[in-house]
Amino acid sequence: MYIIKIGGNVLDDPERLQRFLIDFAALLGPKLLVHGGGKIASTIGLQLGIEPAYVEGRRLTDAETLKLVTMVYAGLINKNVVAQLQALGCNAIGMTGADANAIPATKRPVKTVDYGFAGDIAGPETVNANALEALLQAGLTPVFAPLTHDGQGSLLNTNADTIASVLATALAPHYEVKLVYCFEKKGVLADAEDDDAVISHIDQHRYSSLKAEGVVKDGMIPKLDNAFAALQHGVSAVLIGEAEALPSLATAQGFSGTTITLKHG
Ligand SMILES: Nc1ncnc2c1ncn2[C@@H]1O[C@H](COP(=O)(O)OP(=O)(O)O)[C@@H](O)[C@H]1O
Ligand SMILES: CC(=O)N[C@@H](CCC(=O)OP(=O)(O)O)C(=O)O
Repeated sequence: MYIIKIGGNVLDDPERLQRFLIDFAALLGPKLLVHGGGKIASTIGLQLGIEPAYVEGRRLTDAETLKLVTMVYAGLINKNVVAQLQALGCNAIGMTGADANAIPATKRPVKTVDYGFAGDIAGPETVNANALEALLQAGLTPVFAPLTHDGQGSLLNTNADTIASVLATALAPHYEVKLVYCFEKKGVLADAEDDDAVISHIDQHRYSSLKAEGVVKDGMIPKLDNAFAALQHGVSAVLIGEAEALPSLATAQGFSGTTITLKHG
């Protein structure tokens, strides 16, 4: 099965998003979509007088920001993506981690930084894989917003790349899972300024040097950490590429993005 993550810079572009959803709807077999939306949340937050705040690239989710991301991720983005998929003949069902107790989490403990209502997922074993399997077997396509819950009535904000990796790992004992991170660039780039400098293959060894050289930075670090975590826990394949490359992933032919493996070769 496919688990596809779509990033915020594509969600923010209605034409690119529509093209991506057409390709997603056309994928055969069981599939699941995880969306981000950090960029849209920040834009709408500013309109409402909520300044986005980050520490080392991670959003601080205070009580007002939690309300904002709940409205934007679980409401605006999730329901529009579901409606667009329905129009394309894909029977999508919108989900957060609270729905069907799909992804329980715990509020990140305060150490040096208080991230507020940020949810950490203990591990793939906490995911309600049986409920997801039931949805998939009923022919439904779950569409996940990047929210989890603490089991005590509070939603929590969780990075969408992490949700995709954890769901992929949780479903790996049930399906052969291919995890695909789609975003606005052609793949992991050797030069962030050169959109065509795609690194076709990254293993753990190469990743260490790319990080040390500063070639891989910012949001690409958690994305790759999540990619390797998935491979270490039974996910069959992880690919990173641009949203437009999605059709080539099904056939693995002419794929122009980055393939992630644990070891070389
Ligand atoms: N070597 C690299 N290749 C491609 N992108 C990189 C690289 N290093 C850092 N980045 C940054 O990582 C970002 C992707 O991470 P993120 O914003 O979290 O993605 P998403 O939109 O999927 O949530 C890119 O937009 C880019 O700015
Ligand atoms: C806790 C945390 O980092 N949550 C993320 C969830 C959204 C997200 O991951 O969106 P992209 O995939 O578009 O970046 C945030 O609020 O920014």
